[in-house]
Amino acid sequence: MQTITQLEMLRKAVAQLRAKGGTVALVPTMGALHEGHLTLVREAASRADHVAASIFVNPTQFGPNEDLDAYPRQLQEDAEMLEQEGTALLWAPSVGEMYPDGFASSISVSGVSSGFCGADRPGHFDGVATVVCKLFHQVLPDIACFGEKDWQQLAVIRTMARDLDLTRPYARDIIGIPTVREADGLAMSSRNRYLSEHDRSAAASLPREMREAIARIEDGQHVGRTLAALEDALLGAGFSSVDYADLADAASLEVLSELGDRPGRLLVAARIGGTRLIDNMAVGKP
Ligand SMILES: Nc1ncnc2c1ncn2[C@@H]1O[C@H](COP(=O)(O)OP(=O)(O)OP(=O)(O)O)[C@@H](O)[C@H]1O
Ligand SMILES: CC(C)(CO)[C@@H](O)C(=O)[O-]
Ligand code: BAL
Repeated sequence: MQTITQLEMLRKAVAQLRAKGGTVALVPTMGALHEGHLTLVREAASRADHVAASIFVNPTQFGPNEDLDAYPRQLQEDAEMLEQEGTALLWAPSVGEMYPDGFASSISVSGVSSGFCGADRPGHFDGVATVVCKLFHQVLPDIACFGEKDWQQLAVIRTMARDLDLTRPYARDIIGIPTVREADGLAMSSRNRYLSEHDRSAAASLPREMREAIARIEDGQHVGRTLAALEDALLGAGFSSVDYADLADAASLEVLSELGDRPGRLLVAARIGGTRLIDNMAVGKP
């Protein structure tokens, strides 16, 4: 596997990969890899001939009081894991390589970006959309794989790719991969490592209470009261605050006050011991 840090070298490596023939899948990440990321890599490998991964802790998607500096960075260890998975190429640019002096552009996707994490983290999805668009142009993949753990991010990227005609000739398929979970149900996330032992154990109440709420909603119980009970249960289990706990249309992300005929999604962001965790699950028809 080649680890590449400069755009000029990347262009050569992409051309070499293309010369071999076959398709290329891109797996964008911020590193600190775990089994969730490796599942994306394996799914990418099952759908394309070559896998290119990227590791870039993107400063423009972090707010001023967020964890950009604390975000775990372990390039060497990550590169070894990717190599073992048979990844062809690792793109790991510096901030200066991605955003040279004078960089002045931004992509903003309205609608799906506005609620949930977009409301709590102003500018976050502009940062995500802009860097993902750049990654698509840099690597020119046939497909790109993203985790359903970041459900709203997936919706933002799909919307951008459709609106900006990124779906052809490259990144023609944006593939969503189901959330990989720990044995107790907690969604794997690089940020889980911030949790103390006590908070890590309490965090398992998030998926458990979400499943409970979904069973009630599917059983026809009142959505607003069920979500209020979910918030209370999380606060009782040790979470310090709940940023949002909403039922939404799975595709448009429009908030729903009752479950209709179309697939729904329960989306939650909650804080425990200073760490913000997100999760989402299907509600109603798949
Ligand atoms: N548990 C998971 N299951 C499936 N995909 C995942 C999981 N965790 C992350 N991903 C996906 O991996 C890609 C890279 O995500 P990222 O590097 O931000 O990891 P993360 O664990 O989500 O980190 P963070 O804690 O910052 O949210 C994204 O497409 C993300 O949705
Ligand atoms: C898609 C992404 C790599 C863009 O920086 C990031 O938001 C992530 O890791 O989910
Ligand atoms: N996985 C989402 C990236 C972020 O929280 O910034």
